[in-house]
Amino acid sequence: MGVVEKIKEIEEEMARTQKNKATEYHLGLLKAKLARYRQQLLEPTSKSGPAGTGFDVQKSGDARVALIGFPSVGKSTLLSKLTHTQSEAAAYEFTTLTAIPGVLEYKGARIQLLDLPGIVEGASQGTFRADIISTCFMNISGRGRGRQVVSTAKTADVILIMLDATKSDEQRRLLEHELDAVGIRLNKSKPDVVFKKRTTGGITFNTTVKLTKTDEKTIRTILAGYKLHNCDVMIREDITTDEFIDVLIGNRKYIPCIYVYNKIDSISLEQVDKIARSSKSLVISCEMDLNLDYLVSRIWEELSMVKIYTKKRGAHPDLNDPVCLRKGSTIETVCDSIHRSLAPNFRYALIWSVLS
Ligand SMILES: Nc1nc2c(ncn2[C@@H]2O[C@H](COP(=O)(O)OP(=O)(O)OP(=O)(O)O)[C@@H](O)[C@H]2O)c(=O)[nH]1
Ligand SMILES: [K+]
Ligand SMILES: [Mg+2]
Repeated sequence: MGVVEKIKEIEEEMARTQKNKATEYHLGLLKAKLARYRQQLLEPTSKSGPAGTGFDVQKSGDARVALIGFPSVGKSTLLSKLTHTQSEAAAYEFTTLTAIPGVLEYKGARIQLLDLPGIVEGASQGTFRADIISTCFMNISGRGRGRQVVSTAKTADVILIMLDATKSDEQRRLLEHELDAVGIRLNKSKPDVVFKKRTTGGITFNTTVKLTKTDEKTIRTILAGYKLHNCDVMIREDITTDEFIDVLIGNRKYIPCIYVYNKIDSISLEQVDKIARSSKSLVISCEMDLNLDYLVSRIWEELSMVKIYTKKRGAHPDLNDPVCLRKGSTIETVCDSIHRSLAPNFRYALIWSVLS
Protein backbone atom coordinates (compact mmCIF):
# COMPACT_ATOMS: atom_id res chain seq x y z
CA MET A 1 0.00 0.00 0.00
CA GLY A 2 1.33 3.44 -0.91
CA VAL A 3 1.65 6.33 1.49
CA VAL A 4 -1.34 8.13 0.01
CA GLU A 5 -3.57 5.08 0.52
CA LYS A 6 -2.29 4.69 4.07
CA ILE A 7 -3.11 8.34 4.79
CA LYS A 8 -6.55 7.84 3.36
CA GLU A 9 -7.09 4.76 5.47
CA ILE A 10 -6.10 6.54 8.68
CA GLU A 11 -8.25 9.55 7.83
CA GLU A 12 -11.18 7.22 7.29
CA GLU A 13 -10.55 5.46 10.56
CA MET A 14 -10.35 8.79 12.37
CA ALA A 15 -13.60 9.92 10.81
CA ARG A 16 -15.25 6.65 11.95
CA THR A 17 -13.90 6.84 15.50
CA GLN A 18 -16.07 8.67 17.96
CA LYS A 19 -14.27 11.30 19.97
CA ASN A 20 -14.46 10.57 23.69
CA LYS A 21 -12.28 9.87 26.70
CA ALA A 22 -12.00 6.15 25.87
CA THR A 23 -10.79 6.68 22.29
CA GLU A 24 -8.50 9.61 23.06
CA TYR A 25 -5.30 7.54 23.18
CA HIS A 26 -6.15 5.64 20.06
CA LEU A 27 -6.90 8.87 18.21
CA GLY A 28 -3.64 10.30 19.46
CA LEU A 29 -1.79 7.36 17.95
CA LEU A 30 -3.62 7.72 14.66
CA LYS A 31 -2.76 11.41 14.58
CA ALA A 32 0.89 10.64 15.16
CA LYS A 33 0.84 8.07 12.34
CA LEU A 34 -0.90 10.47 10.02
CA ALA A 35 1.68 13.16 10.73
CA ARG A 36 4.47 10.68 10.00
CA TYR A 37 3.01 9.62 6.65
CA ARG A 38 2.40 13.20 5.60
CA GLN A 39 5.99 13.90 6.49
CA GLN A 40 7.10 10.98 4.27
CA LEU A 41 5.22 12.47 1.35
CA LEU A 42 7.39 15.53 1.52
CA GLU A 43 10.68 13.77 1.95
CA PRO A 44 12.91 13.61 -1.09
CA THR A 45 13.73 9.93 -0.50
CA SER A 46 10.08 8.93 -0.40
CA LYS A 47 8.96 6.58 -3.15
CA SER A 48 5.63 8.29 -3.33
CA GLY A 49 6.77 11.06 -5.62
CA PRO A 50 9.23 13.85 -6.17
CA ALA A 51 10.51 16.01 -3.35
CA GLY A 52 8.37 18.77 -1.99
CA THR A 53 10.57 21.47 -3.36
CA GLY A 54 9.28 24.91 -4.10
CA PHE A 55 9.78 27.07 -7.14
CA ASP A 56 13.32 28.01 -7.88
CA VAL A 57 13.06 31.70 -7.10
CA GLN A 58 15.93 33.24 -5.20
CA LYS A 59 15.08 34.98 -1.99
CA SER A 60 15.95 38.62 -2.30
CA GLY A 61 15.36 41.80 -0.35
CA ASP A 62 14.68 41.97 3.36
CA ALA A 63 11.71 39.61 3.63
CA ARG A 64 9.48 37.37 1.55
CA VAL A 65 5.69 37.50 1.34
CA ALA A 66 3.83 34.76 -0.56
CA LEU A 67 0.41 35.03 -2.21
CA ILE A 68 -1.63 31.87 -1.81
CA GLY A 69 -5.10 31.36 -3.15
CA PHE A 70 -7.50 29.67 -5.52
CA PRO A 71 -7.26 30.52 -9.21
CA SER A 72 -8.54 33.90 -10.35
CA VAL A 73 -8.90 35.53 -6.96
CA GLY A 74 -6.66 38.36 -8.18
CA LYS A 75 -3.16 37.45 -6.97
CA SER A 76 -1.43 38.59 -10.14
CA THR A 77 -3.52 41.74 -10.32
CA LEU A 78 -2.37 42.57 -6.79
CA LEU A 79 1.31 41.93 -7.60
CA SER A 80 1.08 44.27 -10.58
CA LYS A 81 -0.53 46.94 -8.38
CA LEU A 82 1.95 46.81 -5.52
CA THR A 83 5.23 46.29 -7.40
CA HIS A 84 6.83 47.35 -10.67
CA THR A 85 6.53 43.79 -11.95
CA GLN A 86 3.70 42.97 -14.30
CA SER A 87 2.26 39.52 -13.81
CA GLU A 88 -0.27 38.42 -16.38
CA ALA A 89 -3.83 38.57 -15.10
CA ALA A 90 -6.84 37.17 -16.92
CA ALA A 91 -10.39 35.98 -16.37
CA TYR A 92 -9.48 32.30 -16.81
CA GLU A 93 -8.13 29.97 -14.12
CA PHE A 94 -4.45 29.03 -13.87
CA THR A 95 -3.23 32.07 -15.76
CA THR A 96 -0.08 32.05 -13.64
CA LEU A 97 1.93 28.84 -13.95
CA THR A 98 5.07 29.66 -12.04
CA ALA A 99 6.33 31.89 -9.24
CA ILE A 100 6.64 35.55 -10.20
CA PRO A 101 8.64 37.72 -7.79
CA GLY A 102 8.09 41.45 -7.44
CA VAL A 103 9.60 44.01 -5.08
CA LEU A 104 7.46 45.99 -2.69
CA GLU A 105 9.29 49.04 -1.39
CA TYR A 106 8.11 50.34 1.95
CA LYS A 107 9.75 52.48 4.64
CA GLY A 108 13.19 51.87 3.17
CA ALA A 109 12.73 48.09 3.14
CA ARG A 110 12.62 45.88 0.06
CA ILE A 111 10.04 43.15 0.47
CA GLN A 112 9.85 40.34 -2.04
CA LEU A 113 6.24 39.68 -2.99
CA LEU A 114 5.72 36.31 -4.67
CA ASP A 115 2.84 35.72 -7.03
CA LEU A 116 2.09 32.00 -7.23
CA PRO A 117 -0.13 29.76 -9.31
CA GLY A 118 -3.64 29.14 -8.01
CA ILE A 119 -3.90 25.96 -5.98
CA VAL A 120 -6.27 23.10 -5.27
CA GLU A 121 -7.59 22.01 -8.59
CA GLY A 122 -10.83 20.11 -8.28
CA ALA A 123 -11.32 20.96 -4.64
CA SER A 124 -13.33 24.07 -5.35
CA GLN A 125 -16.32 22.04 -6.51
CA GLY A 126 -16.12 19.56 -3.66
CA THR A 127 -17.15 19.91 -0.09
CA PHE A 128 -14.62 20.02 2.69
CA ARG A 129 -13.53 16.42 3.16
CA ALA A 130 -10.27 14.98 4.31
CA ASP A 131 -10.03 12.48 1.44
CA ILE A 132 -10.33 15.25 -1.13
CA ILE A 133 -7.51 17.11 0.57
CA SER A 134 -5.15 14.15 0.34
CA THR A 135 -5.92 13.73 -3.32
CA CYS A 136 -5.43 17.40 -4.09
CA PHE A 137 -2.30 17.41 -2.09
CA MET A 138 -0.85 14.82 -4.45
CA ASN A 139 -2.12 16.50 -7.53
CA ILE A 140 1.13 17.96 -8.70
CA SER A 141 1.16 16.72 -12.25
CA GLY A 142 -2.15 18.30 -13.16
CA ARG A 143 -2.80 21.92 -13.88
CA GLY A 144 -2.75 23.00 -10.27
CA ARG A 145 0.80 22.88 -8.94
CA GLY A 146 -0.37 22.58 -5.40
CA ARG A 147 2.57 20.92 -3.78
CA GLN A 148 5.16 23.23 -5.27
CA VAL A 149 3.11 26.22 -4.20
CA VAL A 150 2.71 25.09 -0.60
CA SER A 151 6.41 24.24 -0.41
CA THR A 152 7.22 27.75 -1.55
CA ALA A 153 4.81 29.11 1.06
CA LYS A 154 7.02 27.48 3.69
CA THR A 155 9.85 29.85 2.79
CA ALA A 156 7.76 32.99 3.35
CA ASP A 157 8.02 35.37 6.29
CA VAL A 158 4.36 36.29 5.91
CA ILE A 159 1.65 34.47 3.96
CA LEU A 160 -1.19 36.32 2.30
CA ILE A 161 -4.13 34.01 1.84
CA MET A 162 -6.02 35.73 -0.92
CA LEU A 163 -9.72 35.07 -1.22
CA ASP A 164 -12.51 36.07 -3.55
CA ALA A 165 -14.99 37.97 -1.38
CA THR A 166 -17.83 36.99 -3.69
CA LYS A 167 -17.26 33.28 -3.05
CA SER A 168 -17.94 31.09 -0.02
CA ASP A 169 -15.61 30.99 2.93
CA GLU A 170 -15.12 27.27 2.28
CA GLN A 171 -12.08 28.30 0.18
CA ARG A 172 -10.43 29.65 3.29
CA ARG A 173 -10.78 26.43 5.29
CA LEU A 174 -9.52 24.35 2.38
CA LEU A 175 -6.43 26.50 1.98
CA GLU A 176 -5.75 26.43 5.71
CA HIS A 177 -6.03 22.66 5.72
CA GLU A 178 -3.74 22.37 2.71
CA LEU A 179 -1.06 24.47 4.39
CA ASP A 180 -1.52 22.68 7.68
CA ALA A 181 -0.94 19.33 5.97
CA VAL A 182 2.56 20.35 4.90
CA GLY A 183 3.51 21.56 8.37
CA ILE A 184 2.74 25.27 8.12
CA ARG A 185 1.12 26.68 11.26
CA LEU A 186 -0.60 29.97 10.59
CA ASN A 187 -0.66 32.74 13.20
CA LYS A 188 0.63 30.43 15.90
CA SER A 189 3.79 30.43 17.90
CA LYS A 190 5.95 27.42 18.55
CA PRO A 191 4.58 25.39 21.48
CA ASP A 192 6.52 26.01 24.67
CA VAL A 193 7.84 22.49 25.07
CA VAL A 194 11.36 21.30 25.69
CA PHE A 195 12.01 17.87 24.23
CA LYS A 196 15.36 16.09 24.49
CA LYS A 197 16.25 12.61 23.29
CA ARG A 198 18.47 10.53 25.55
CA THR A 199 20.24 7.21 25.16
CA THR A 200 19.20 5.79 28.55
CA GLY A 201 17.14 6.67 31.60
CA GLY A 202 13.58 6.17 30.37
CA ILE A 203 11.11 9.00 29.98
CA THR A 204 11.04 11.95 32.34
CA PHE A 205 7.83 13.90 32.07
CA ASN A 206 7.29 17.33 33.62
CA THR A 207 4.76 20.09 33.25
CA THR A 208 4.68 23.60 34.66
CA VAL A 209 0.99 24.10 33.83
CA LYS A 210 -2.14 22.02 34.13
CA LEU A 211 -2.87 20.15 30.90
CA THR A 212 -6.51 20.38 29.89
CA LYS A 213 -6.37 19.39 26.20
CA THR A 214 -4.10 16.36 26.40
CA ASP A 215 -2.57 14.26 29.17
CA GLU A 216 0.51 12.35 30.18
CA LYS A 217 -0.87 8.99 29.10
CA THR A 218 -1.65 10.18 25.59
CA ILE A 219 1.80 11.70 25.28
CA ARG A 220 3.48 8.54 26.53
CA THR A 221 1.44 6.51 24.02
CA ILE A 222 2.63 8.76 21.22
CA LEU A 223 6.25 8.56 22.37
CA ALA A 224 5.98 4.77 22.37
CA GLY A 225 4.51 4.94 18.86
CA TYR A 226 7.61 6.81 17.77
CA LYS A 227 9.81 4.27 19.61
CA LEU A 228 11.10 7.01 21.87
CA HIS A 229 11.79 5.22 25.14
CA ASN A 230 14.43 7.56 26.56
CA CYS A 231 13.78 11.27 26.57
CA ASP A 232 13.02 14.36 28.63
CA VAL A 233 9.74 16.13 28.11
CA MET A 234 9.05 19.47 29.74
CA ILE A 235 5.72 21.09 28.88
CA ARG A 236 5.30 24.76 29.77
CA GLU A 237 2.05 25.54 28.02
CA ASP A 238 -1.45 24.00 27.89
CA ILE A 239 -0.85 22.27 24.55
CA THR A 240 -3.02 19.96 22.47
CA THR A 241 -2.01 16.46 21.33
CA ASP A 242 -1.45 17.83 17.82
CA GLU A 243 0.89 20.48 19.14
CA PHE A 244 2.90 17.83 20.93
CA ILE A 245 3.24 15.86 17.70
CA ASP A 246 4.43 19.06 16.02
CA VAL A 247 7.18 19.34 18.59
CA LEU A 248 8.21 15.72 18.01
CA ILE A 249 8.31 16.06 14.24
CA GLY A 250 10.19 19.29 14.65
CA ASN A 251 10.24 20.96 11.26
CA ARG A 252 7.01 22.90 11.52
CA LYS A 253 6.92 26.44 10.22
CA TYR A 254 5.13 29.07 12.28
CA ILE A 255 4.21 31.83 9.85
CA PRO A 256 2.03 34.91 10.32
CA CYS A 257 -0.83 35.14 7.87
CA ILE A 258 -3.28 37.78 6.68
CA TYR A 259 -6.54 36.83 4.98
CA VAL A 260 -7.00 39.24 2.10
CA TYR A 261 -10.51 39.36 0.65
CA ASN A 262 -10.41 40.84 -2.85
CA LYS A 263 -13.17 42.03 -5.21
CA ILE A 264 -15.20 43.85 -2.57
CA ASP A 265 -16.44 46.06 -5.40
CA SER A 266 -18.79 43.16 -6.16
CA ILE A 267 -20.37 42.60 -2.74
CA SER A 268 -22.67 44.59 -0.48
CA LEU A 269 -21.47 47.04 2.11
CA GLU A 270 -22.88 44.86 4.89
CA GLN A 271 -20.84 41.90 3.68
CA VAL A 272 -17.71 44.04 3.46
CA ASP A 273 -18.27 45.24 6.99
CA LYS A 274 -18.69 41.72 8.32
CA ILE A 275 -15.49 40.40 6.74
CA ALA A 276 -13.46 43.43 7.76
CA ARG A 277 -14.34 42.85 11.40
CA SER A 278 -12.97 39.33 11.70
CA SER A 279 -9.45 39.07 13.01
CA LYS A 280 -6.47 38.92 10.66
CA SER A 281 -8.86 39.64 7.78
CA LEU A 282 -8.72 42.56 5.46
CA VAL A 283 -10.82 43.72 2.53
CA ILE A 284 -9.52 45.15 -0.76
CA SER A 285 -10.43 45.76 -4.34
CA CYS A 286 -7.53 45.64 -6.76
CA GLU A 287 -9.73 46.83 -9.55
CA MET A 288 -10.93 49.93 -7.71
CA ASP A 289 -7.73 50.51 -5.75
CA LEU A 290 -9.51 50.16 -2.42
CA ASN A 291 -7.55 49.69 0.79
CA LEU A 292 -4.27 48.72 -0.88
CA ASP A 293 -2.21 51.14 1.21
CA TYR A 294 -3.71 49.69 4.35
CA LEU A 295 -2.83 46.18 3.16
CA VAL A 296 0.80 47.21 2.75
CA SER A 297 0.92 48.70 6.24
CA ARG A 298 -0.57 45.49 7.66
CA ILE A 299 2.03 43.39 5.84
CA TRP A 300 4.68 45.59 7.39
CA GLU A 301 3.18 45.11 10.83
CA GLU A 302 3.06 41.32 10.46
CA LEU A 303 6.66 41.23 9.27
CA SER A 304 7.71 43.03 12.47
CA MET A 305 10.75 44.52 10.86
CA VAL A 306 13.28 46.66 12.64
CA LYS A 307 15.49 49.15 10.89
CA ILE A 308 19.11 49.47 11.84
CA TYR A 309 21.25 52.36 10.68
CA THR A 310 24.98 51.91 10.68
CA LYS A 311 27.41 54.80 10.90
CA LYS A 312 31.07 55.56 10.46
CA ARG A 313 33.02 57.00 13.38
CA GLY A 314 32.40 60.74 13.66
CA ALA A 315 29.77 60.75 10.95
CA HIS A 316 26.00 60.78 10.96
CA PRO A 317 24.16 57.62 9.90
CA ASP A 318 22.67 57.54 6.43
CA LEU A 319 18.97 57.51 7.25
CA ASN A 320 18.10 56.51 3.70
CA ASP A 321 19.97 53.24 3.86
CA PRO A 322 18.81 51.04 6.74
CA VAL A 323 19.56 47.40 7.35
CA CYS A 324 16.10 45.85 7.66
CA LEU A 325 15.68 42.72 9.74
CA ARG A 326 12.94 40.76 11.43
CA LYS A 327 12.39 41.50 15.10
CA GLY A 328 14.40 39.14 17.28
CA SER A 329 17.45 39.22 15.00
CA THR A 330 20.84 39.35 16.66
CA ILE A 331 23.94 41.49 16.08
CA GLU A 332 25.29 38.48 14.19
CA THR A 333 22.37 38.68 11.75
CA VAL A 334 23.14 42.37 11.27
CA CYS A 335 26.77 41.49 10.47
CA ASP A 336 25.74 38.73 8.07
CA SER A 337 23.41 41.02 6.22
CA ILE A 338 26.25 43.49 5.68
CA HIS A 339 28.90 40.97 4.64
CA ARG A 340 29.42 37.34 5.52
CA SER A 341 33.08 37.93 6.44
CA LEU A 342 32.13 40.46 9.11
CA ALA A 343 30.80 38.22 11.89
CA PRO A 344 33.88 35.96 12.41
CA ASN A 345 36.12 38.98 13.10
CA PHE A 346 33.53 40.97 14.99
CA ARG A 347 34.38 42.12 18.51
CA TYR A 348 31.81 44.59 19.77
CA ALA A 349 29.05 46.95 18.73
CA LEU A 350 28.25 50.42 20.00
CA ILE A 351 24.55 51.04 20.06
CA TRP A 352 23.37 54.63 20.13
CA SER A 353 19.68 54.68 20.40
CA VAL A 354 16.64 52.58 19.88
CA LEU A 355 13.72 54.26 18.15
CA SER A 356 10.29 52.79 18.20
N1 LIG B 1 -14.33 42.67 -9.77
C1 LIG B 1 -13.04 42.54 -9.55
N2 LIG B 1 -12.30 41.77 -10.35
C2 LIG B 1 -10.99 41.65 -10.10
C3 LIG B 1 -10.37 42.33 -9.01
N3 LIG B 1 -9.05 41.99 -8.98
C4 LIG B 1 -8.86 41.16 -10.04
N4 LIG B 1 -10.01 40.95 -10.72
C5 LIG B 1 -10.22 40.13 -11.92
O1 LIG B 1 -10.11 38.75 -11.57
C6 LIG B 1 -9.60 38.00 -12.66
C7 LIG B 1 -8.45 37.14 -12.20
O2 LIG B 1 -7.37 37.93 -11.83
P1 LIG B 1 -5.89 37.36 -11.75
O3 LIG B 1 -5.04 38.45 -11.19
O4 LIG B 1 -5.49 36.76 -13.03
O5 LIG B 1 -6.09 36.22 -10.68
P2 LIG B 1 -5.02 35.14 -10.13
O6 LIG B 1 -5.38 34.88 -8.74
O7 LIG B 1 -3.64 35.61 -10.41
O8 LIG B 1 -5.38 33.87 -11.03
P3 LIG B 1 -4.46 32.61 -11.46
O9 LIG B 1 -3.12 33.08 -11.86
O10 LIG B 1 -5.21 32.04 -12.60
O11 LIG B 1 -4.43 31.71 -10.27
C8 LIG B 1 -9.20 39.03 -13.72
O12 LIG B 1 -10.21 39.04 -14.69
C9 LIG B 1 -9.14 40.33 -12.95
O13 LIG B 1 -9.41 41.45 -13.78
C10 LIG B 1 -11.19 43.15 -8.17
O14 LIG B 1 -10.76 43.78 -7.21
N5 LIG B 1 -12.51 43.20 -8.50
K1 LIG C 1 -6.62 34.20 -13.55
MG1 LIG D 1 -2.16 34.75 -11.46
